[in-house]
Amino acid sequence: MLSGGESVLAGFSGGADSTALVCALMSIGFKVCTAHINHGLRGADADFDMNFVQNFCTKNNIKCFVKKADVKKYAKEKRLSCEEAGRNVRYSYFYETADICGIDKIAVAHSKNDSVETSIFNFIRGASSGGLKGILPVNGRIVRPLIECSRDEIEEYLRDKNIEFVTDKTNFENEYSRNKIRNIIIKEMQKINPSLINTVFENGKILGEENDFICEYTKKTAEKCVVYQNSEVFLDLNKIKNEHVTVKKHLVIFCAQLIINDFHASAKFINSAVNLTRGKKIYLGNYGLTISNNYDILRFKVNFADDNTVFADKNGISGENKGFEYRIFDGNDINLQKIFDEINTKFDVSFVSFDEITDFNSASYICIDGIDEPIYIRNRRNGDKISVANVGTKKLKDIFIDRKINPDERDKISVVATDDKILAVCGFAVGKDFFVNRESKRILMIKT
Ligand SMILES: Nc1ncnc2c1ncn2[C@@H]1O[C@H](COP(=O)(O)OP(=O)(O)OP(=O)(O)O)[C@@H](O)[C@H]1O
Repeated sequence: MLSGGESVLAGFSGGADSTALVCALMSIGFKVCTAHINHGLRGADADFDMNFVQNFCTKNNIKCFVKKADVKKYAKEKRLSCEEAGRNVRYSYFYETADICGIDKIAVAHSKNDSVETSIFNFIRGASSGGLKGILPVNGRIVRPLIECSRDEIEEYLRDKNIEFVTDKTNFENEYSRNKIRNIIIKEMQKINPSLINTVFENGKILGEENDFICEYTKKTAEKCVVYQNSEVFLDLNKIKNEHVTVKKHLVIFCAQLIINDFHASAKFINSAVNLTRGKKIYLGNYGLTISNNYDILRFKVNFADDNTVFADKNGISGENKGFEYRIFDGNDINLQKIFDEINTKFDVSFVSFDEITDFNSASYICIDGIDEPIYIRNRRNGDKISVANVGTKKLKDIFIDRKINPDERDKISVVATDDKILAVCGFAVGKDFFVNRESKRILMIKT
């Protein structure tokens, strides 16, 4: 992880873990610099933490790099959750600082508990062994020296040495899944297995090794049976007839990952792909992925199926209104212009033909064929649900929680709905019955 004499830049938030990290590294003789990001998200609390970090470093004669960032703005621009945006900003700053200063390694203070929380979070979301292995101790220049230490041990160390640190109050709020896992789920699980943290952590290591092995084997096997061509991937099933089904499943994931960043699918979907018979195809809505079997060659394609079916959009959202509702369609052949004039200042809504669509990411496209009742653009309401391809009915609340959208932001998101059905959540999902395809006669385009 770290060799004697290497210089280290520690990500220092001021919290217990990173304070212990900085102290521990110094105590065993490493030359440490620190970097702190003020995400600008927690007002005075964030300024307090920044001051704490700066004072701590001054007192201990540590070089400290600080950056104030507008993470909210960055998240909006990049269409990311604030958590993801914060992470991007943090790591870019760490790399940038380490490069400028010629620092060898970047240390962050993830603990054993963080790793276990990640495994459990991924398990809940249906991850396979790759997602259950937890947080990597070393990932390129990033090292995690405290990964084998539990949170209790870290706190004990700080208490023993009488070291002060700051506490992020938002860690105790249970709105986000991550905190719910930490503050509620793990505590309940520990009632059944008091050494849960160690058990899951050690198990994660074994799963990680198994996963590394199978991934390596899959990569080697892919050399003889996978072809990437014009943004499509082809997997020759005849060449892997004798492989174990686990290898076949990993090959399906491998192929999808060649064309989709951060691809994850349910075990059920991967099974269906492996067992796809000739002439059949399956779709994965949230990625717009089609897998078809043409004479025992699996073909992986994004966005357009053979019949040009599109399954979902992924564009971001904005919108200034809280508590809004606009009727955009009255169920008949209406004078769209009249209605749209009223709302076009807020939303860009129009009918388009399939051929006019060039970029499925820049707007939501909804097929409203067969709908003869009024359609509204409105904000979310309690109990709203949408029927998502391959997933089934999903609460909007759960979609927003999964995507880590703050409750405040959720009210600004546009929902397209009739009186009793959600057709789309702009920027997040199109209901499975409202995907557009070449046959669609009435396609609503909504830019929010
Ligand atoms: N504001 C910050 N400034 C500097 N370093 C930070 C800051 N926040 C977090 N870090 C560093 O990143 C580590 C992980 O932080 P945290 O667990 O909050 O992030 P995460 O989003 O769960 O993890 P990751 O950033 O690896 O995805 C901390 O222990 C610390 O070393």
